[in-house]
Amino acid sequence: MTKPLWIKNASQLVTLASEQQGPRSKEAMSNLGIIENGSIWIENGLIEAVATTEEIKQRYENRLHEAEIFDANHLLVTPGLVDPHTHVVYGGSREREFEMRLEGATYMEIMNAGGGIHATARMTREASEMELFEQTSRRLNSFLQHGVTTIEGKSGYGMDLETELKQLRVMKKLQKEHQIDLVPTFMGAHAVPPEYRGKEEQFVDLLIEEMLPIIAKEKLAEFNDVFCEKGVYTPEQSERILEAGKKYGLIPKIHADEIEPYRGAELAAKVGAISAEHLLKASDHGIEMMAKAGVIACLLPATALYLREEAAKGRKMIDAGVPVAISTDCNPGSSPTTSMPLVMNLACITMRLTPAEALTAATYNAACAINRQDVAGSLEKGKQADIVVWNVKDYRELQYLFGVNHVKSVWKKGVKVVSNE
Ligand SMILES: N=CN[C@@H](CCC(=O)O)C(=O)O
Ligand SMILES: [Zn+2]
Repeated sequence: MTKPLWIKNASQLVTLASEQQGPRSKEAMSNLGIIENGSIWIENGLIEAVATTEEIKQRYENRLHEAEIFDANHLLVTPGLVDPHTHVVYGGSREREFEMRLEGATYMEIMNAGGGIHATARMTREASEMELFEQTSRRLNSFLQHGVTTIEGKSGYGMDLETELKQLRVMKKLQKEHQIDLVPTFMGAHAVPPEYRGKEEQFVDLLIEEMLPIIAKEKLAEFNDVFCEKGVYTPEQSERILEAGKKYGLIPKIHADEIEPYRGAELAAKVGAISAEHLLKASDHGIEMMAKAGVIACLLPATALYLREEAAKGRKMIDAGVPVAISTDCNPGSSPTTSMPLVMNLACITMRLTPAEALTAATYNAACAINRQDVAGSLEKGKQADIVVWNVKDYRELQYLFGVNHVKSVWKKGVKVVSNE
């Protein structure tokens, strides 16, 4: 039994607690459940009570002497941030492509010429499991430094069985050995491997008949994702892959309508995807269908900025009743960042989310997008004590004072993992 932990004197304790279950949309995204001068009592890594400092003091009067006490000193306290979309396991880097894009090449031109995802696939195939483990581990440390305590990670830089398994096994090892919670997604359909150009259907067959059964048998993934995009996988091929994954218990996710409108949002609703990603070019009809089906829009404003594209219509989606989550999309090509605070800021500036909506999108709704809403995303009794103390007093300052890492301390399951004091 570890000592109880008491975090007291938060200027604002942003709990995001709510009676409502499931992803939040419309006005519900603005209810942060703030407790002024708040306090949290933690036992064995789990939240036991959330209330004002005075209430907790009275309730635990007889046990205060045995607790470890952290005085937040009138600073902001929030749940650990959740990043529901990353490609964090990869080899090599692509800084030359960054220059090429500044010189005028587009993301798809680079990819079709054998760069982009293909370049990272080559470097990931060459990297040993140990190298991938170490490189990814460093990135996960950086996520923690930015207040992120749970992330999703995708395979997809192999697109052959061996390398896809290597990426997923690295994630499995990291789940055991790294403090961050890492939720695995299989994304064998991230690009069409060069050897299958013009024979896409054969690759889809291989993915369905050979890769999915092994991944399911070894329990290496919870979600199944597809890059549904013109020149990559068609909506029909994407549907086949996602429906096949469902038979193995893998929940569908879709990279949809990123570069061109391609009925990706519509497909997400049709297959009952938990989330649809990017959506820069999603149609109004697709947005409407997502709202009806309750598909979470996982928006990636750092990627849009990095590719110098117009951001997704986040404001419009929330107003239309789509629950919105946000993410770094951490990857070596279109968004090499681990900063969710930056993403919250961009969500406000480029998609006109309010600071409260951006915080909901980076915590509770993000947890819903990876099925972790029962353990993460809000500060409520029984949930993991994943907590961030920030060097600001008001939650709006997180988005307002941009480009600065305001993290002071981070706890993961009640254990302090970052201390910038
Ligand atoms: N768009 C497809 N996949 C990734 C990018 C991967 C890469 O460029 O390496 C994304 O979500 O942005
Ligand atoms: Zn992605």
